[in-house]
Amino acid sequence: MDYQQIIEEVYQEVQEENLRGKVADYIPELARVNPDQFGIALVDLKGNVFGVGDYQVPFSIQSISKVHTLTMVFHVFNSKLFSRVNVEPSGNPFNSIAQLEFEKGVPRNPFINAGALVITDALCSKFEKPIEQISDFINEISGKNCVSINDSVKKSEQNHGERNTALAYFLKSYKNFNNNIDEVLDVYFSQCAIEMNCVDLAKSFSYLANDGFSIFANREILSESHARRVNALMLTCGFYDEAGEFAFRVGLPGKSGVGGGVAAVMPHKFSIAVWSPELNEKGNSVKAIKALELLTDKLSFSLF
Ligand SMILES: NC(=O)CC[C@H](N)C(=O)O
Repeated sequence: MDYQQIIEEVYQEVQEENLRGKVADYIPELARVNPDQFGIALVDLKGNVFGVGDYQVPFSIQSISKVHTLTMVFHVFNSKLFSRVNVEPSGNPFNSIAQLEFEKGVPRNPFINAGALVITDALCSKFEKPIEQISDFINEISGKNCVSINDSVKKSEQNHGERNTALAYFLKSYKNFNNNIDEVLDVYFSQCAIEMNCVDLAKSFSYLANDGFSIFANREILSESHARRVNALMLTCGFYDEAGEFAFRVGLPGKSGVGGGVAAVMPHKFSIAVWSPELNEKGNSVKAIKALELLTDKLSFSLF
């Protein structure tokens, strides 16, 4: 399979479609990003890297980091955390408050903001220096010191963090939050402000294509059964209220972020990261979704 040729074709075809969306503008740092950037990096299970376009330009991974933090506490999640976070698609926007009240403070899944805040709270209970340890973990599974936290993005997230703060207080009112709210939010905003390029991001997802074993860290990151469950969660919940559409069009487990990135895996074959900042109304990258749809069409495989 000539992956390089295929991703170049995909890149070309997406560019020709001239798709447009809207760059996230809830903070100035994201609003200022050049909207025309577009990159794809695919990493196979031998560690070969294929790339096209702006695949080496670092970008804000935002909610894609929710997969990394979930992985770090998955063993806790599997035993105790299931009582604190459900595993159902939300069918609602990622930052919905209404749903959290309706469901009595137990978020629908770990990938909407409320669920991710519970995961970060659990992470704060387990790790002494959570921000450093999240960065160390992602560096380890990417095989390289590639993570940087963009301080001005983090500060802006904090300054515009009313909704996430409200979600955290809401969770606390239902006794589903154990640590100091400001401390947990500080970690949460830091993970949102992580910057990486497509190559390193794809590498950091490689263990999910490889039954939990990272060839870059050279160790088992998750057991095979846990890796399968994280993939199931990505497939059903990774794109918020567009998860069904992504499964329908692409058919791979994946996770998006409002920075315009999408990371996805084809189990037993490869991991891939696609980035382009313009988003659709659900907060997912227009070009990245199109690129993955074309890719699975050309390869004629997906999970299904
Ligand atoms: N979907 C996203 O990427 C959302 C991340 C954003 N920083 C938030 O917490 O709302």
